[in-house]
Amino acid sequence: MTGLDAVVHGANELVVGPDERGRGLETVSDGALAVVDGSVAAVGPTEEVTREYPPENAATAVDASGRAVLPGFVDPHTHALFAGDRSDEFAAKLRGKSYQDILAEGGGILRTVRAVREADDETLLSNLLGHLDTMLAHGTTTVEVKSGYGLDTETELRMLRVAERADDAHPVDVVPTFMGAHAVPEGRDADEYVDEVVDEQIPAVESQGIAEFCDVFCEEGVFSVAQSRRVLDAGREAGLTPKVHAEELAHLGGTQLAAELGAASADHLLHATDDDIAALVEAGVTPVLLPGTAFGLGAEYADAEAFLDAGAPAAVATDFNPNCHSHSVGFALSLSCVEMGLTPAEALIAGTRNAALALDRTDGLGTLRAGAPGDALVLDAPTHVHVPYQYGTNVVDTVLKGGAVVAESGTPTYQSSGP
Ligand SMILES: N=CN[C@@H](CCC(=O)O)C(=O)O
Ligand SMILES: [Zn+2]
Repeated sequence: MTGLDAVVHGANELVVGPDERGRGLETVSDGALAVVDGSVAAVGPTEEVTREYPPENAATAVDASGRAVLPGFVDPHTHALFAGDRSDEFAAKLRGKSYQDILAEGGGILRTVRAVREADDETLLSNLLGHLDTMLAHGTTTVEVKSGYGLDTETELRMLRVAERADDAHPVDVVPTFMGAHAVPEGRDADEYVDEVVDEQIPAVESQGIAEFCDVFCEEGVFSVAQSRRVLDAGREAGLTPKVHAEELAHLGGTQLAAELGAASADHLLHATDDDIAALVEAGVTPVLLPGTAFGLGAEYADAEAFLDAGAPAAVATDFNPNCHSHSVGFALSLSCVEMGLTPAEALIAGTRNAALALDRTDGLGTLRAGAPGDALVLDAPTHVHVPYQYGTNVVDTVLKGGAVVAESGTPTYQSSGP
């Protein structure tokens, strides 16, 4: 049975999506949106939309007078499933310790691995659901979540199963990525561990059908380009689309590998060269920039404008993880503007439509065009500019997921379907 889920009307500014040029926004003033059976059925001037879809006939009517309505944020790069606390490493980094020093001492990723192996499934699930609540309150309606804190077959599978349970229980859509090659486990040789990832972990993930992407940390002192290629090739054979952590701490060649393999995305890219950028554009790989990580590491930011000028649909993500403890796409967009030179419109596209492209979603996700998922935000502010402008403040008031209100006054209100 068709149902009119929601009509949002009277918006001061309704952001439909990128304009034809791709770097500006198509907006409607005094705009409205109708969601039928979970998808956008109509978008346009309030008078036109409400004539066909009267708000009084909708399960939910939202008066957005004086406020902006945007597509829900898509966060295409997180390590949101973890246990333990690494706040002391934040303090150590402020005193000058590097991320690599911490990892070399058995801290960083390896410390989270120990905590995740010790945690039971219910603890992991409740941790993740808590993070999803915070993300939802800040406007994220789709999030990618990586494994990679197990580094053995049993724990990697456990992480992916927990991610699947969280997806079932929570309104935020969780997109699962297998990342067994996130670090070399303590006391192991990298080549020998890559054998395990290829021969044991990937076949196990394939047999359970619980991941969509396969990612690798291609980085000096972690996995070489050759080792990364082995992992991603095996992942692709198993039906997992490649993604690459590339050129984060040094320039190693992960971006060219992503281009060669036709990866969905290449992520971080702080040290990407013009040739790397050209290769991504040529291969149609979406660059994912993570300014929150550069902020936390006190590192140089990626050159976002170089990507956009070259014609790449640069996306921005939070990289939420114990080393970059920010759930907020809005904060990442603020950094994108202030530190990477994006306009508020370019930043918003990076956190919505381009972010959806980094997850290979081409169904209109990240826009409010007819046919797109009915995932929308009503801000407690008049225009999209307030997202990056009000840094440190959550300007998201109401969140609709598939046309259902799941957060109000910046607070989740959904009825959990139960883990
Ligand atoms: N760089 C590798 N992985 C994560 C950090 C994970 C961690 O430190 O726990 C990232 O993308 O930033
Ligand atoms: Zn990452």
